[in-house]
Amino acid sequence: MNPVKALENHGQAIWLDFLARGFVAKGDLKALIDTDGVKGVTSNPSIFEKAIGSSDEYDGAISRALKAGDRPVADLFETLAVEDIQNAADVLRPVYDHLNGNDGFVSLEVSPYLAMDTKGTIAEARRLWKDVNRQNLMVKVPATPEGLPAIEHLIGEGISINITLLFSQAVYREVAEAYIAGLEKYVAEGGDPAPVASVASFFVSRIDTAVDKQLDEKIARANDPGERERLSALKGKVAIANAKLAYQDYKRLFAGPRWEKLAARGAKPQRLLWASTGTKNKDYSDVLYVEELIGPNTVNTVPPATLDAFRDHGTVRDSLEENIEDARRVLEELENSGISLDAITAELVKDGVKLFADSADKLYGAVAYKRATSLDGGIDRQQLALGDGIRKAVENSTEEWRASAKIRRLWLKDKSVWTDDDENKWLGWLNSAAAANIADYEDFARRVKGQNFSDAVVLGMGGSSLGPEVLAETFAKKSGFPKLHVLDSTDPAQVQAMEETVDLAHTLFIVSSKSGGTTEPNVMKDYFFDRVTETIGKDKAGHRFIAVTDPGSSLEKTAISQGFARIFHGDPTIGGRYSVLSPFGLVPAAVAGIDVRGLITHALAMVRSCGADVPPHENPGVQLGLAMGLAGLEGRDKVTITSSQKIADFGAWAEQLIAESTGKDGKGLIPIDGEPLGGPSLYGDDRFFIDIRTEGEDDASHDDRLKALEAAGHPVVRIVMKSIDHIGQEFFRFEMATAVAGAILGINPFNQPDVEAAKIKTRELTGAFEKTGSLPAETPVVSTDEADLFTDEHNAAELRKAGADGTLGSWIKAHLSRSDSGDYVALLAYIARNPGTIGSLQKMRLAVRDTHHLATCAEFGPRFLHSTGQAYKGGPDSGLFLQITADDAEDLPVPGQKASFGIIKAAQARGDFDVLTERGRRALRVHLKGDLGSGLSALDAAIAEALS
Ligand SMILES: O=C(CO)[C@@H](O)[C@H](O)[C@H](O)[C@H](O)COP(=O)(O)O
Ligand SMILES: O=C[C@H](O)COP(=O)(O)O
Repeated sequence: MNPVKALENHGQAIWLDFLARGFVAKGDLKALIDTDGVKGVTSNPSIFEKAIGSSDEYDGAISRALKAGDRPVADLFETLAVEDIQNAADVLRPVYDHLNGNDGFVSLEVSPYLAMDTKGTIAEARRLWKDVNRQNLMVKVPATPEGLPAIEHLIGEGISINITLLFSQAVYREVAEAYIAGLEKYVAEGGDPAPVASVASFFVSRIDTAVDKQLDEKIARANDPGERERLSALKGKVAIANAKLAYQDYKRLFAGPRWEKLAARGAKPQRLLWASTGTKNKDYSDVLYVEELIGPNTVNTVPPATLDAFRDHGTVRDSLEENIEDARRVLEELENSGISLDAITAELVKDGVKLFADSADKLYGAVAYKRATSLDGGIDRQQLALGDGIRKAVENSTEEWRASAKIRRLWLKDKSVWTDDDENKWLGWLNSAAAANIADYEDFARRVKGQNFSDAVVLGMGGSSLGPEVLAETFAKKSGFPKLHVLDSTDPAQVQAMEETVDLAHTLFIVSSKSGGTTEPNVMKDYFFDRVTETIGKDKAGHRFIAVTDPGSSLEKTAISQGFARIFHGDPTIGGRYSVLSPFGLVPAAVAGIDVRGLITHALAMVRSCGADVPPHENPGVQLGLAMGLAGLEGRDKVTITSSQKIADFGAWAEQLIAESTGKDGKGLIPIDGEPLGGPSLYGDDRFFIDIRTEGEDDASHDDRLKALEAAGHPVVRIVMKSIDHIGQEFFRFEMATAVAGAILGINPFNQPDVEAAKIKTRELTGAFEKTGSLPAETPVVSTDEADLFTDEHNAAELRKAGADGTLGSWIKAHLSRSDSGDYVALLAYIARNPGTIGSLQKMRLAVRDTHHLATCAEFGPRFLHSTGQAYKGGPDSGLFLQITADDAEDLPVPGQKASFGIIKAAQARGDFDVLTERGRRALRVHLKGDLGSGLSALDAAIAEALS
């Protein structure tokens, strides 16, 4: 007789420790049931990893599943696994029926990531039980300390459970107790225990592998031949002895009055199942762990090779209860030889969890890859060309992040991923796209459309304005909707220019401030509220304003008292710079008629790609973040972003995110936006390039430059968006990458200590103005025809030492001469931002870059204070700052307060400058005299002279 089939005559059920889609579909499982009497199937993460991860057998199913809608990687895997388990369960159903529900089971394991999480295990086991929806399913739960209460709980709900990763007799007794206690509870609550089944999967071969290793070490050290012989005799014996003794416990535990009471109600004993029964040591028989463990009411789950071997040459005898005293002696001798089986089994549980988690990582990585490929362009492409050094560092960190489950911990809001500060309180952005109330935005958009607004203006700063600005610059005006503008300045000319651009009587103002307490949005609101009141009357003015703010803010109170048309609440667990996929970006999008549903749908595709279930090597946000962070640690801390024409403004948003998040504690990344690419000789080795464009925006000369930079050893990341509609993907990719880079840099990416410092200084200055009617006097270090120059004593002394005398050019020259390789030069201009002034600053910065080969920034105040300003003050001390201020041609009053826009802007510039110099930064302020145009030309000429 077929020895496998013969096992049933000895009361042992043979199960197959293997599963794959084709294997069931082609009838192979059915054949084994018929020929070998196979009565069950077990699966585990390693088995699924081999089936799904290492073959293309599932590719068609993955594509089909995704056609019904994109979904997270874990869901995608689960869909496949549940189908496989259902198919196997259906093939085994006749066995189950024939044996009256006593056998014919298929097992599906809960995620190994939950092995230390009782609640998570219970929830997932319940879900799997419901989703598979087959009576002959067993859900597998590990015998970890956290798994044990889950087992009792689940059995108590009538769910059949296979307890896995069981190595020790003591833990086995706890498992049996959990089963019995669970059944008692189930019965007490009126449940019928008859259909509830359970097996305790006692692992065998792994014990020998671990014990033999320790025995071999002792044998190698033993001098006495007798001792060596005694130790050698234990090799390959311990696992079987351990299992045999567990079986003796089984007989005792499932007998006696307590058990009989349950049995009388129809309860089935929890059978011992021998798992890990494939032989690992080639010196042992390949059927060792089958032949030696045959006994009634047991199960042995074997891999296909062991099944084939046993069918070929297995012999069957009642071995399980042979020589029980020998088994005890083997374990005693092991203990006497100084090897602790308890310690080994405790380690094996931990290792087992880790091995399954490793398999799950591989499996999820493979599914993530297949998902991305199947979505075919649905996910924007990202290619990292990092050069050997950074590539290796990224590979090492990728493995470190995987092994320490950092991406899952990040999603679980574990602040120890960063600095253990308060990072856990600032992670609302992870879920903001999923939480968006799309129907409400759509409804609001319809209302806006109905009102025939010509314009809509966002009044906000930094995080509250730069996301909307990207949307305003990237998307064309939608017919029937207002044109979206953003005002983020206290410069009187810029405020005035906005007023002239829009039709006040038909403009909707979106006042955006998370805190509600930021000076700029408040004064901009005061100004425009006054102007709208003058234009359409006091009663109607409020109808032209909406607020986006966090609940309970002072802005909310003002909005209520001034009768704003609508208040949208932000999420207080999202910092401004991470808020674009929350109401701070989505309200302006809806107002402008941008398809919010589409924006969110695309963003969610990237959220899924960066999910907790996507291991670091396949996770685009993690990969980009590791690359940015590790390059930064190696001195390539100037993240140089080139954005193509269609998404030209993206860099301004990314800049605020990267700079404000990472630039602190003397560390950080300095984003460089708006520098057109030059040849390799123009750059130092402090650069990290990110090129982002939409598909089809090809620019051969730009591409050649990128290639040349890559060839010259600069790290280059290329991101190609399918279209501008994918902008949400990039918002999320960069948010995740920045959070990850922050972890690598060892900072809290969610605070902004140095932005606060400048705000305090500014408040002191405007406070003084309110009291005295003027800002505190200041004395220039030098006054020329074109400009007054200011700096602190230390900087002035250094500059004089470097040759600064009575001319503007000499001071600029001295200032630039203080730079070193790896430094950056930032022009910080508190002037109106418009194409003309942008052009002037660009010319100056490029002259500096092309001569000194330094990274350059061209920023406008006060907007950069809420963006890169944090890194300039708190980041690495590699910045050389040239602050530019000017006389305002015309000032504008702010209703209800003494300080005008011009005064506030001046106070902001001085507050900013004071903090820079207090921090010992190299800073020089040039206050241009006369009209702005000639002032800028004079400065340009002075810079040119200084560089010549
Ligand atoms: O736990 C069960 C069955 O309940 C099995 O699927 C179990 O996971 C496997 O037998 C083992 O993982 C296989 O272990 P090994 O042969 O790799 O040591
Ligand atoms: O980036 C955020 C800015 O500092 C503005 O803050 P806020 O939204 O609280 O006004």
